[in-house]
Amino acid sequence: MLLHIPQVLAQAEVAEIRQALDTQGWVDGLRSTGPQAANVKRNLQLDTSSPVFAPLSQRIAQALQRHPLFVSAVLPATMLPPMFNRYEGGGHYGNHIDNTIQTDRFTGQKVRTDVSTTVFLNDPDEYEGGELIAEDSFGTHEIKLDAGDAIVYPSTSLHRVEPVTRGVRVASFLWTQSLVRDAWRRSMLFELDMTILKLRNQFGDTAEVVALTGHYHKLLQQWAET
Ligand SMILES: O=C(O)CCC(=O)C(=O)O
Ligand SMILES: [Fe+2]
Repeated sequence: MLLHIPQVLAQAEVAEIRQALDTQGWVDGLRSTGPQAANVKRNLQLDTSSPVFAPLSQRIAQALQRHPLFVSAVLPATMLPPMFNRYEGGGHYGNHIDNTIQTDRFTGQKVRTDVSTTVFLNDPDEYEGGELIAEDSFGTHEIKLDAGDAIVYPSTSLHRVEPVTRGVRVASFLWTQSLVRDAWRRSMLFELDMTILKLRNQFGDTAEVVALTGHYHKLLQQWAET
């Protein structure tokens, strides 16, 4: 399941983050990449030792963890620190699959990457190209969202970023280990949760809504790994 999560960041927050990012510490994205992806990757990334990295990264992580749609769809267990990338002058990232096991560079913890996220930090009219193209079981999807919006997709999906031929595309990207490793189970839990929410809004906490909520938690109890 690919899910568009609107307004993770308000416009004012995007502007502040962009301003902090515009000035500091971009390095070649190849530094943090394995040999296969390195063949197809041409972009810049914010150096994780830059003084602006930690506060900006924490801001993105907190905004996502506060967003009810992100929490319901991703069921986060452990999140790797959000990173920042920048594509311009034909910069792109060809087809690849993200590494399944990644090490948190600050804690040394090994994290299984179940869900990939991109938070867009430019509006679509600020640049040409730069679409995130991701495949899932239903086909190929082209994603280019408003600044402050995010897309989440299974980390097992083949994906790429098209060349940016005008302007600059800046984004934050990150990986999360989910409580529920299986993408199909996560998507079923998400649909059930959203339906229960609508029923609660329509009918209140009727006995049936409480029973369905119990069913949701029983499934989570069966499927969650902590
Ligand atoms: O820039 C993006 O939207 C995705 C970046 C990406 O796929 C990666 O860094 O692995
Ligand atoms: Fe990727």
